[in-house]
Amino acid sequence: MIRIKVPATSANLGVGFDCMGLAVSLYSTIDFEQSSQKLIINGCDEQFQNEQNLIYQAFVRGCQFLNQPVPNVKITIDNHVPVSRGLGSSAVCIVGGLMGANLWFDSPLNKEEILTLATEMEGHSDNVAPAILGNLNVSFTDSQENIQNVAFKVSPDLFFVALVPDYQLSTKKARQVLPKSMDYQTVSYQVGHAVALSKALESGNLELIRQAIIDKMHEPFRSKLIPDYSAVKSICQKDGGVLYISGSGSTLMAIASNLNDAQKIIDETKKSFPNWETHLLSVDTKGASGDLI
Ligand SMILES: Nc1ncnc2c1ncn2[C@@H]1O[C@H](COP(=O)(O)OP(=O)(O)O)[C@@H](O)[C@H]1O
Ligand SMILES: N[C@@H](CCOP(=O)(O)O)C(=O)O
Repeated sequence: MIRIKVPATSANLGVGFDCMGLAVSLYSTIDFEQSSQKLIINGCDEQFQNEQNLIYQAFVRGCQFLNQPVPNVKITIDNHVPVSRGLGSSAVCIVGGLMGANLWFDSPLNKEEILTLATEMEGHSDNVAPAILGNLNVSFTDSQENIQNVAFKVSPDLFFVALVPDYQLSTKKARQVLPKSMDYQTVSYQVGHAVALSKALESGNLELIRQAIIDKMHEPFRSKLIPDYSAVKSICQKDGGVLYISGSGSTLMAIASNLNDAQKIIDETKKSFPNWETHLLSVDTKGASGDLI
């Protein structure tokens, strides 16, 4: 049996829309094994137990890319990444399916090739790059249509807290509210902030993060889709943290510079929103892995 383990990811980090993403210590595992039937899927909502399942679609894409017949397969998912919450569940599926197919046929593809295929499927590289490679990643598609990726080590002095609402927000819907263009002044603002943010995350300078993470490209539009955004931002700021919308939301990610502040943010959020999930996370430094069991 093949077992693929993929981390959740927090994309954008405020100012890095579609190009910056962080792998975090929340994981799903996906098992692939021979089956007598064409396809069996366990461990996910009934609505996903069919050939449209994103993991299976990625598995098929991987087989096709390798010019191999698609085998009969049983897929068993142990999912810990909440769906449509801005923690990269779709990237988990895509990376899991592609890596499953790769390992099924003895791993002819390296991680860079898997990243290119995964980006084609996801449409942007900011979740799939850290899901595959771990750490903080900044990536872009170059003039040859290859993905260029730069990895940053995030300071171990930072604590990440995922505050996960009890409501979904699909990436598709959250992309529809974005404007179609930006003026030069805003572009310049974003570039400066994004470059400064990557350095600030690396050095663990929370005060620089607090300034650099203030986004003008998607958060002002998407915050309106998350009814509790302002309330959670106030809690987070009161407790010394910095808040951004994880991916396209609905999860709000707090960054704190010590465990005490991180725990206070969790406790206060739980008090106001008892039905929300909260996760104290560290940075995943390895990315997705595959094993033959
Ligand atoms: N366990 C799963 N099985 C099948 N499909 C899944 C699973 N988890 C997520 N998906 C797919 O990913 C979609 C959610 O992706 P998206 O809206 O981008 O949100 P997220 O922020 O979670 O990535 C779901 O609608 C579904 O198509
Ligand atoms: N850059 C994308 C990131 C989507 O991340 P997800 O975790 O919400 O799927 C966007 O902002 O649309």
